[in-house]
Amino acid sequence: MKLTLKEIAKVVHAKNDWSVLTDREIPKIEFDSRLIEPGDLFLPLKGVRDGHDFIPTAFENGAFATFSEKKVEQTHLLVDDCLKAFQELAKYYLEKTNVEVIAVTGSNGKTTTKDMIAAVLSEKYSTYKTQGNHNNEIGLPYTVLHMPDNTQKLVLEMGMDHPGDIDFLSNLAQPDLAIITLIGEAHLEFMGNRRNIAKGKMGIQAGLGVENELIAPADPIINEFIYNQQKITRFGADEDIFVTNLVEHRNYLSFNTNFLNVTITIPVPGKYNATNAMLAAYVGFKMGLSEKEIKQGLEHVELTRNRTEWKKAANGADILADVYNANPTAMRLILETFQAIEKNEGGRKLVVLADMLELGNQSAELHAKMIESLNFEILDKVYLYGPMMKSLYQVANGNPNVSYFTDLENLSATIKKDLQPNDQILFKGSNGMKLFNVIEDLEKNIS
Ligand SMILES: N#Cc1c(NC(=O)c2cc(S(=O)(=O)N3CCOCC3)c(Cl)cc2Cl)sc2c1CCN(Cc1ccc(O)cc1)C2
Repeated sequence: MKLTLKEIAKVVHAKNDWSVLTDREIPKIEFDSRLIEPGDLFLPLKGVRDGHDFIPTAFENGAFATFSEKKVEQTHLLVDDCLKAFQELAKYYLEKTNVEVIAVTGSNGKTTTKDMIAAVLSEKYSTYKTQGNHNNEIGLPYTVLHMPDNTQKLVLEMGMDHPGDIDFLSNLAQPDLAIITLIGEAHLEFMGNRRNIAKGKMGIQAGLGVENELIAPADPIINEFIYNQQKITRFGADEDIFVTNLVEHRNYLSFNTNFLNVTITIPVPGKYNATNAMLAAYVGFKMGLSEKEIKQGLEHVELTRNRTEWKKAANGADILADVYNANPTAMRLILETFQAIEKNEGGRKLVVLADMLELGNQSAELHAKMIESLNFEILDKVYLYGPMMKSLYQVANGNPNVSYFTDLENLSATIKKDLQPNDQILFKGSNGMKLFNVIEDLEKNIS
């Protein structure tokens, strides 16, 4: 990141006297104190705990300064709202670096499409993209402020939990090109219905200049929400841009499009991926890449592993596996999301929580604190796994729907026995707890 502490203080209107601050460049900004390295700036956010509690830890890890909403003894930038300051700084940084921004949203496929667009543009430009699930009001500014110096193209994924989320992210990012992949295929969560999802996604017009372009599905559900005079390119059969000659092979696809003269091959199966790849090819085409560069970019795409997505158990039950960010806040957020989704007809809601690793001397307290995020009016069963989750089990006060496991085999066998076809089950915990082994087992065979 090419910003000095004094410049940052000025941009965020720090309330303390920043004229004494140095012109020293800040390597990066982190909100997880465990990621702080010497010279960094710490950003205390209100997660399950108030990030201000971790300012000492950040300085033990080498932080040079910290944002803060209250006076502290350490070198700090005093602001009213740390998150707002962070977002304001990201918006400033985008303007300062003048990087070209491509924004991608959609109910599913947005992560794959983001990965494919980045793969194509990387053939010609220095390109950076959203990492993991950093697609919300914290993750997007984090992505902006973590892009390498001299990045030319920035591919930003925009996630939506609530109405207005996308408008906010679009106003922050001011995209030069925007893509909406699909509308309302996933669970409706906090949005209510497909029309609201369409309206929410169309919020991507908020920061899109009228001289820029929106690429959107032919689905008429979005038509009533077009309010910007920008150019709109619709995709789908016989629309402005579309796939032709799609051939599905066991683990790759080949297809043509109506705007290129080459056959594209992508190293992934699934018809929907042809559409995602076609969108990426079109972005490359609009940004002046040759057909050869587009073809090569898509042939070498690296897809983000294990996206937070819905899977199916062999018996038909719905599995939500969230393998990202095993920290207390992420666990709370995914529990809120999971509990907000309606149960399947005649089905139950089950949750599997495994240890969050590397939480140091606060670990037992932070695991126990998850009790505040469990709504036993909604959840039918809670399975806890790992030595730290014992702290949560102990505060569950013998609730008959809460069980505790110390070994993976026993956990897996119990879930296989309990899980019913109409159930929904959430898995959340650090990768090191190997819950993906249980998930793979459920996907393969339930008996
Ligand atoms: N609450 C809390 C904590 C963290 N929360 C987060 O990193 C965090 C993650 C998320 S997130 O949901 O993971 N995420 C961020 C990126 O975009 C996608 C969504 C969010 Cl939205 C907000 C926060 Cl504040 S990280 C962290 C804690 C509390 C403990 N910390 C380590 C620690 C342990 C012991 C100590 O003595 C000192 C520090 C690490």
